[in-house]
Amino acid sequence: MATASSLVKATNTHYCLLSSTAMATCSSFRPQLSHRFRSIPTSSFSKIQPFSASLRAFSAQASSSTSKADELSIRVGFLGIGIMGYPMAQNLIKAGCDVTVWNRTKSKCDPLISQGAKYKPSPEEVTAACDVTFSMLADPESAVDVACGNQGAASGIGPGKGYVDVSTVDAGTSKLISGEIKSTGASFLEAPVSGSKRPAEDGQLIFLTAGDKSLYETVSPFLDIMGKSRFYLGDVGNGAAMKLVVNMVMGSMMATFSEGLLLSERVGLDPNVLVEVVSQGAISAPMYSLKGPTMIKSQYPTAFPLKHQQKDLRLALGLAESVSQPTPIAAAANELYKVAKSHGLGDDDFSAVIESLKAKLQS
Ligand SMILES: NC(=O)C1=CN([C@@H]2O[C@H](COP(=O)(O)OP(=O)(O)OC[C@H]3O[C@@H](n4cnc5c(N)ncnc54)[C@H](OP(=O)(O)O)[C@@H]3O)[C@@H](O)[C@H]2O)C=CC1
Ligand SMILES: O=CCCC(=O)O
Repeated sequence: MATASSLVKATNTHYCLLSSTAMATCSSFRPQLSHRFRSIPTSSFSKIQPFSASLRAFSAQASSSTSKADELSIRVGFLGIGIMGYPMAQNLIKAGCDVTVWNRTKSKCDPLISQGAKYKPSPEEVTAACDVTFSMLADPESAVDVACGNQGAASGIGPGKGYVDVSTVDAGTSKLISGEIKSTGASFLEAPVSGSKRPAEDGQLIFLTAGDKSLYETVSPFLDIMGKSRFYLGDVGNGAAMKLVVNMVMGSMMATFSEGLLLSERVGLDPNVLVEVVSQGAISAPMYSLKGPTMIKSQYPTAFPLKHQQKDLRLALGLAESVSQPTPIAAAANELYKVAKSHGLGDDDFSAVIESLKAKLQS
């Protein structure tokens, strides 16, 4: 496992998480993107590639040096303009990228079109018109449909192009999509994100990537516009698995935090004080400080829809099952999210899971 001591500063703004053999060479790594997709020079990366086999993981901090509009003449597609897709595509547009958007519900594209985005009426036409296409879809079913279905992304893509799926799906789904995309001669990268609506708006997402390394290198400047860091984790499936593990932990944390808020209130404590106490101690987490105050008021403004958190727990439990790893806490949490969903809270923020612990919902 890489440790903090292997975090080396490679340039003013880049950090590499490297094995000790790679550390010395990393200092000359500086990704640049100054040509269109088909003619991207790989020489910029030659210093780091010989060491790729010895990397346990590679991460880098976002760099503003690669976000100049004149360096970003690659035609970028974006499929799925929802809570996350909208701000991610918007940040690409703001950075001066040539962006073409598509969404099942076309009206969600309209504000982006007025900000300079182009529009195509199908995923197939987006991938045909663009060099690299990102997709941010709800779940495995929609991700497969948009990538592989009728007029899907795979129909318009081909050699020299790339497809980057940033949706949260399971490894099997990601491999299926990868297979369809790569059978056309195109490249594939999975790149699910950690971070919610606000980090997406602020360009502060964390990308968990896996798949074609050359595509990872090509799209890194775009990841750096949308995010604050990126991890390259190897084979397709590893990014999906990492994302599911992270969200499994998050879903369980939110469920137990909900129990704590309600218990504190039941025994006559002020839950606002609980939030303050938690924020100062070893279990402090931004999520508790951000969501606690609204949860106490029974308000759940949606950043991360509860239905997606339940989907992620379901997929994480499937992952655990596949390797016979016991996950009883996550399994219990999943039941709470299912209860909340069955009471019509699927489109509320996932913090609405607290409602499933209130007496009125349990009767
Ligand atoms: N919100 C968050 O905090 C985060 C979400 N994620 C993940 O990112 C993904 C997107 O999340 P988010 O933006 O919040 O979700 P939304 O529900 O806001 O957006 C979902 C997107 O998927 C599209 N979609 C759904 N079903 C279909 C379908 N059958 N065919 C075509 N398009 C479809 C929607 O289109 P339409 O507008 O027409 O419904 C919309 O563009 C999910 O996988 C989620 O787990 C990851 C990190 C954080
Ligand atoms: O998948 C959603 C993640 C939300 C977050 O990381 O805050």
